[in-house]
Amino acid sequence: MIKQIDVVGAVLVRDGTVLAAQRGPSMALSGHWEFPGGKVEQGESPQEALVRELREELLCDIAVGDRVETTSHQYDFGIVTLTTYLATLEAGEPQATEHAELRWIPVADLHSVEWAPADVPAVERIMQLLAK
Ligand SMILES: Nc1nc2c([nH]c(=O)n2[C@H]2C[C@H](O)[C@@H](COP(=O)(O)OP(=O)(O)OP(=O)(O)O)O2)c(=O)[nH]1
Repeated sequence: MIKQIDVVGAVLVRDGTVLAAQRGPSMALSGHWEFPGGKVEQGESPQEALVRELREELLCDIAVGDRVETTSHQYDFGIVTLTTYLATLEAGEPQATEHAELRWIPVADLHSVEWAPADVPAVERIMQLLAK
C-alpha cells in the first residue's frame, strides 16, 4: 500500500515577503524549497504540529492563522497531503538547523525558486491572496 503522509507547512509572512526553506542534502526532496513544517504526529492538531516543528527546526515561535491550501501529491516514497497555514513570528528569528538555506522572498518573486511539487498549488494561492 502507498504510504499516506500528513504534512503541515507554515506560510510565514513579513513585510510582503514569505519565508521559504531549502531542503538539505540529507533530506528527501533535497534542494527543493518548501514551507517550513513537517509531519503531523498522532494526537496532534495541525496547528500544534506546526508550532512544534518550527520550534524544533527553526528555533522560533509562531502564531498560526488561517488555512491557505490543502493538496496531495504522489511522490515515489508516498502520498504527501500538505496543508499550509498563514503564520506570523511571535519570538525568535528563524534559523536553519536542518535546511540548507532560509530565504524571505517577496510575494511577486515566489516563482524564483524550485518548490517541492506538492507546494506549487499553495504558492499560486499565496500569490493570489497576498498580491498587492
Ligand atoms: N515540511 C514540509 N514538507 C514538505 C513540503 N512539501 C512537501 O512535499 N513536503 C514533503 C517532504 C517530506 O517528504 C515530507 C515532510 O517531511 P519532513 O522531513 O519535513 O517532516 P519531519 O520533520 O516531521 O520528518 P522526520 O525527519 O522527523 O521524519 O513532506 C513542505 O512545504 N513542507
